[in-house]
Amino acid sequence: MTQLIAITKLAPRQISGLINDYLAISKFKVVAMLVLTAWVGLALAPDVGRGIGVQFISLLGIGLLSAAAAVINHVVDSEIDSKMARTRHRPVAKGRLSKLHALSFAAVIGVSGFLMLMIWANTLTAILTLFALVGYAFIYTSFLKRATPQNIVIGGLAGAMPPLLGWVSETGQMAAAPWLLVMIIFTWTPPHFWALAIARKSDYERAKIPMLPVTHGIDFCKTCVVAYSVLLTLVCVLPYLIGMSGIIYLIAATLLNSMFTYKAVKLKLAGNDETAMDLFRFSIVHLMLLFVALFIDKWFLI
Ligand code: HEM
Ligand SMILES: CC(C)=CCC/C(C)=C/CC/C(C)=C/COP(=O)(O)OP(=O)(O)O
Repeated sequence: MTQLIAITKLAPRQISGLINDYLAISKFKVVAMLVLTAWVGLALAPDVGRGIGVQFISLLGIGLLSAAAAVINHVVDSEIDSKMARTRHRPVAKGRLSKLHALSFAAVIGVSGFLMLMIWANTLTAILTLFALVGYAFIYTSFLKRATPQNIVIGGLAGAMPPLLGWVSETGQMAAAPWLLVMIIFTWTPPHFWALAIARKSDYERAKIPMLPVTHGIDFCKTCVVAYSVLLTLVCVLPYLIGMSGIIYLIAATLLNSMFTYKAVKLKLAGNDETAMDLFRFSIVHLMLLFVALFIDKWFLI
């Protein structure tokens, strides 16, 4: 409450700074992508006649809980973040936002998101989304990240959940099909992150975080990136094989995964930091286009 009273006394310039800080600690671009994948999960679920309004609120609830998880990550990681060049200017690491302030913000958006899911989606979606929050904000951030180079492989499951969450928000039940979409993001996450970790290895060394390039060397990490990009290519065929998606999706997935694997092999054979960052940036475009293709294939090209 005191935080809220203090906010009402801020000048417009300070308010826009505060909004920017809130967006930064929410990892809003990552959350936007998570919501896109949840939306596609929702759109591919059997039509149960829910209105657009409740669908929108369900996605908002998933987005708010994801953002709350990201804020907790900023609080738990503030010491680590202050040691790394990429993250040292973050609001909590820099001290612009206190931990209490950030946690209060996480509580407000997290509780709002949870209630939205309980009221306008269903209990199963609310509980599963809460599991994903705990998986990312506590199991990955507080424990796995500091404990094992497999941190992002195991922790990646939390970030891969949104298509299932979107699907279950429609049907109220688990099904096998959305797990294929989860598997796609699950196999996409290691090359997505390791490409960045290769380019930012010195950051992780300084912060003493056991990321794969630090513990096993850049060359081994590059081999893992290639292996996962081949695995990703295979997993992406599954929605077509079970008849969940059609030929348009298959063509888009094949083109995107060929490019992904090409960039991964290029990184392995003659890569430097720039090649690694090129793959990292492409991984984001790749996942976005892949999920847009799933949506177009289902809704426009039957
Ligand atoms: C454990 C799993 C993951 C790890 C460790 C990870 C790691 C990262 C890191 C370190 C960044 C750079 C952030 C920065 O620029 O400061 C990033 C960016 C990004 N990630 Fe991930 N990521 C994971 C999962 C995901 C998932 C599941 C998605 C979406 C479905 C995603 C989407 C993005 C996007 C869109 C960006 C760009 C953000 C920006 O430009 O600000 N990531 N990721
Ligand atoms: C409810 C739900 C779906 C939760 C998932 C939430 C979420 C924001 C997942 C994204 C994963 C991610 C950006 C990991 C990077 O963390 P990091 O600490 O390794 O990266 P950093 O150094 O950039 O902070």
